[in-house]
Amino acid sequence: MLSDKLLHKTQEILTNLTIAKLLLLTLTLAITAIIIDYGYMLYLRSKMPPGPFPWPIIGNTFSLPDTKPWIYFEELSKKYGTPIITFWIGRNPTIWLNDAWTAHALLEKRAQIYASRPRMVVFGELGTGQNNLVTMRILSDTDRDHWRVHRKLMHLGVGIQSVRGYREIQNNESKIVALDLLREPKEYVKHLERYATSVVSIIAFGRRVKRWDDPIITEVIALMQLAADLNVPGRRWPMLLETFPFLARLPRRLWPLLPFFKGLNYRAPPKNGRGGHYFFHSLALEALAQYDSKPPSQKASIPTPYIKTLTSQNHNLPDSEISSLVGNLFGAGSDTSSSTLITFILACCAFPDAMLKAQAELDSVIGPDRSPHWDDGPSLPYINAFVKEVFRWRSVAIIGGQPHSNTVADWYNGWLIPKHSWVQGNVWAIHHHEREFPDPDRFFPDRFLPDHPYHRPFPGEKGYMSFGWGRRVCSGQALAEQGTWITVARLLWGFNIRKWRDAETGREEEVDIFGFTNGLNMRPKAFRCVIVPRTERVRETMVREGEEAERELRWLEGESKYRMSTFYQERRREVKEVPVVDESGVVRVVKVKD
Ligand code: HEM
Repeated sequence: MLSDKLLHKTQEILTNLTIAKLLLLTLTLAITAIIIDYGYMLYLRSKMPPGPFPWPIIGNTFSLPDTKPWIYFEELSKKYGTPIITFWIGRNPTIWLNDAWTAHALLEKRAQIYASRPRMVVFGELGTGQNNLVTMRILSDTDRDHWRVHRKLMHLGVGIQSVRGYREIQNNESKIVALDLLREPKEYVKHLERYATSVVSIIAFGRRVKRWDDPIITEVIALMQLAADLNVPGRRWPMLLETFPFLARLPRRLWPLLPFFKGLNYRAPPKNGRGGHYFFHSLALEALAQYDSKPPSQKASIPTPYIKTLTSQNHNLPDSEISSLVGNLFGAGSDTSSSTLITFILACCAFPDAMLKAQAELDSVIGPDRSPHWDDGPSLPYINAFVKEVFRWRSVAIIGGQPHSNTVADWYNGWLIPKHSWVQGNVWAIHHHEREFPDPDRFFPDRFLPDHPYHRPFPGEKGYMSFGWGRRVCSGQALAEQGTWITVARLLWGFNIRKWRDAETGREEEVDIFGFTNGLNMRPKAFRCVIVPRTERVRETMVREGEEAERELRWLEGESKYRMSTFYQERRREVKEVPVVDESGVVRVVKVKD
């Protein structure tokens, strides 16, 4: 009895000792790994551009402000007295470029090595990843070829060569915006969102978006704003996944229980390679069927939809990639373009002198009986400067969209930029730099006129960096610039846009030129304003032109049966029939096992 007890006790001590030893060993190994890792971080730091001192594992993550980190990085750049700084998000060094010359020197002049994207857990791995041009990384020759195919196909749709063919669509849609503003000026945000979404919908699918409450607008823009919000470097929960990437490997059923995944769409089906792309694919196939069923006379009067061009060529791309290409037009093109125009409205309210000067130029060149056209561009230097200032003053892609990444280690001014770094152009700091843009918060188009004392040297001929750099420069830049020009010129010509005035007291409501959203694509926070036609004659012209435009675009009207909000619930119910495109681009519905 006694010997049994003794034996049991001895076993217990031995077992405990083993567990204790094991724990000690694990702890020692973990501490050693952290020390080695931290030593390496500090070694890299000693060679890299300056920045705040990082902690082991978490780097500088917890010094990030909750909102608008671009202002913080601009301040850090001033503090360290250099336009290029290092900031550690977890164990990843991120390089922030805070002036135009440094951004140009790295991302333009060394474009070949800065053409990749870094590892992005939230936006890349949990999002569209290697299926989508926007997040595609270039880690091998195969990746490079894959990326080139996407870039080429994107150019086929919205490259400089193609966009001239979309001029009349943008012209007509912007005439309809003017008409909409005459009817419902208070809903200016909705009209501008409708305009931007309709243009890309016509280009992508050959179908115009007629109403501003069409779910394709509200849902896609809401999704883009959510994505843009989630993708701002910060210490908010989902961004902490960049600091602790291993968490992203946890099973999806655990996601709802963990705060890290708050706001992420853990319900979208990740299986079958369909994921979030499948919504756009279904939309695309539906649009193809609608286009194919149009009589030849109607088809001849509209540009071939991008989805038709894509599916008619044999690129062997899977469905998910075809849908990401068309989806990009919505994702990258609707929120950005409409936010830019909302910023323009804010600028008119806050800086009426610039608006009046632009109107004087338009009156002398155009007159009241027709609205401006691109052909007037050479005679409208102030309007050209005005549109540039819209892009500069409060640039929508305030941190230059997605980060770039270098495929090989690089040296700049004696500083190391390790391979695969996260390199981000801080457009806020670049466009806010007193040296290039004196009095930067003032909306002042004159600064773009070559003889003005505020005109300063700037790398690149455009004079702004709102569309990114090098080989990853925005694929839709030409389309966006063309559309913004015609809409800004037309609205300046047609309307007085000013601060909201209280009907009883007659007092004007101030607008906040710093009141912008926190997303990666920012836009002014909601504000009220007055938008009224400048004269009766101009109003009549806008009505005539707007109604003509509605008639011209009527062939493109159409509805979608899909709604993003309910799409996946419906998909989860057993689907037996799906549309597919055959080799000649014709859509057929076939039965498949779900
Ligand atoms: C005012 C409107 C727009 C702005 C300010 C804007 C800005 C940007 C920026 C800053 C980038 C990242 C560039 C870089 O990484 O260096 C980008 C990428 C991109 N944009 Fe735009 N964009 C606009 C409109 C559009 C439109 C209308 C489309 C398509 C129809 C579009 C399609 C894309 C695509 C596909 C990319 C990814 C390119 C790549 O990674 O290779 N964008 N955009």
